Amino acid sequence: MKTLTTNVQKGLHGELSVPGDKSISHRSIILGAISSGETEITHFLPSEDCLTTIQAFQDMGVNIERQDDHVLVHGVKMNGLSEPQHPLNMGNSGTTTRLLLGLLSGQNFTTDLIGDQSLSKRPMKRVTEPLSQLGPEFRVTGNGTLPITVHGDSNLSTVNYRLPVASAQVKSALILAALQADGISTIIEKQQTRNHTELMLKAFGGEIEQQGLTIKVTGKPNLIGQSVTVPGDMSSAAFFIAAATLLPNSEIRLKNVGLNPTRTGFLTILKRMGADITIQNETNQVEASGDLLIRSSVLHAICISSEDIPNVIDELPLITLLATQASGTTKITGAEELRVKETDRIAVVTEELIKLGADITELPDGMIINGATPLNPQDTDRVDSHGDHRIGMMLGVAALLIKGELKLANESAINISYPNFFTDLNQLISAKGFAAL
Ligand SMILES: O=C(O)C1=C[C@@H](OP(=O)(O)O)[C@@H](O)[C@H](O)C1
Ligand SMILES: C=C(OP(=O)(O)O)C(=O)O
Repeated sequence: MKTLTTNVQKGLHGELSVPGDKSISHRSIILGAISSGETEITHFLPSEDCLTTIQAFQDMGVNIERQDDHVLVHGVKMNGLSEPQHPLNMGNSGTTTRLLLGLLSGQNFTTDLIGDQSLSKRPMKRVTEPLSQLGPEFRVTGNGTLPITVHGDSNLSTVNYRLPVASAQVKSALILAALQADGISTIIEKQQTRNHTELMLKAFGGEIEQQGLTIKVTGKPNLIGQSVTVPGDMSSAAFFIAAATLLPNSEIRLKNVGLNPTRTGFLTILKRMGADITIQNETNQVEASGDLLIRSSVLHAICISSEDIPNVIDELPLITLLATQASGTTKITGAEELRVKETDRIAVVTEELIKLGADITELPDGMIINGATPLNPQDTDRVDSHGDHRIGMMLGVAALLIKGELKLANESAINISYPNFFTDLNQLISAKGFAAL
């Protein structure tokens, strides 16, 4: 149980570099492992989910050295992975599981994948069904969830598949399988989702083309290890962007945050709500990045619908909190995917913010939020992450606004994506005066 910092009146100040992007960190290990030569990764995210990916590849015989956020992967090429001696433990990581299901589809061995309680409830048929079309066989439990056994097929056929769900994980699983087939595969997205796999694959020498929602991948490329610098994670930066926006007298700068256009929906939505965010020092290597300057502002309600969702999928719990502080009625729809994340994020966000006095009604695919409501504990001084890192950190931001005491149960969930979250937050709380900008 963690006692949260509450009643912050002087706002947030100073500057901070947020940890590396989780999606890009996972992919740097995967592509590094299946390339020839060495891949050197700088500003890797050393959180539980990304360490799960490292461990899985070490269990398949890949030599990976790590010192804090610096990682060296000694690539073994596509055919150099070896059969693990025990089930691969996916922990809490949906990304590791789904991307590995794609990669293991073309391997000449059998692998068992297991995961924690939360991950073992999440849907995996969305990847095993399309992947089966290429040739591998999957033994999946009745509900289409982990544990799963993959009988890889080293002779994969190409695939032509239209995704029924907007998911970068499903898309990436298919790309990783298609890389092992002879010929060109076509994958058509339902909506544009984060394209980190495509960008990194190109940088490693792969042949992949995107036109609109259609992606064409050429199999059997000669991938060569690269130096990867991981930009700061927009989904982690989002917590400080929200806190600085909500707390009067704040002015912070977040340095080197990833600005890939498939990940900046949170900035767009916040600006639509009236937030004061300026981008500075933008650069574009493989991935775009830049600094963000955020000042407090007064927010108003907006409507968020299905076309907005893929680009802000992980920030929606936080957007719900922001909406409780915005004047008017915010409606979020088309977000049914939130129900199959680490928790049912529609139900859990509603339950926890109502404990603080928010006015939120659940919809099957979203929420209606009436604002602005002062947040204060109603009948309990305890909120709960329910084991979901993003819920835990969102509640850490909510606490800054309340008077009185608030405790967070299951706070260790934040280690999944941001082990130093509370240390970094406290740094911005205790920084004196305005940032030297
Ligand atoms: O590909 C990725 O790295 C991710 C894709 C998203 O999941 P879906 O593909 O299930 O939408 C996102 O929620 C997750 O945090 C990371
Ligand atoms: C949904 C998330 O991750 P994953 O699917 O990798 O568990 C997340 O980080 O919010």
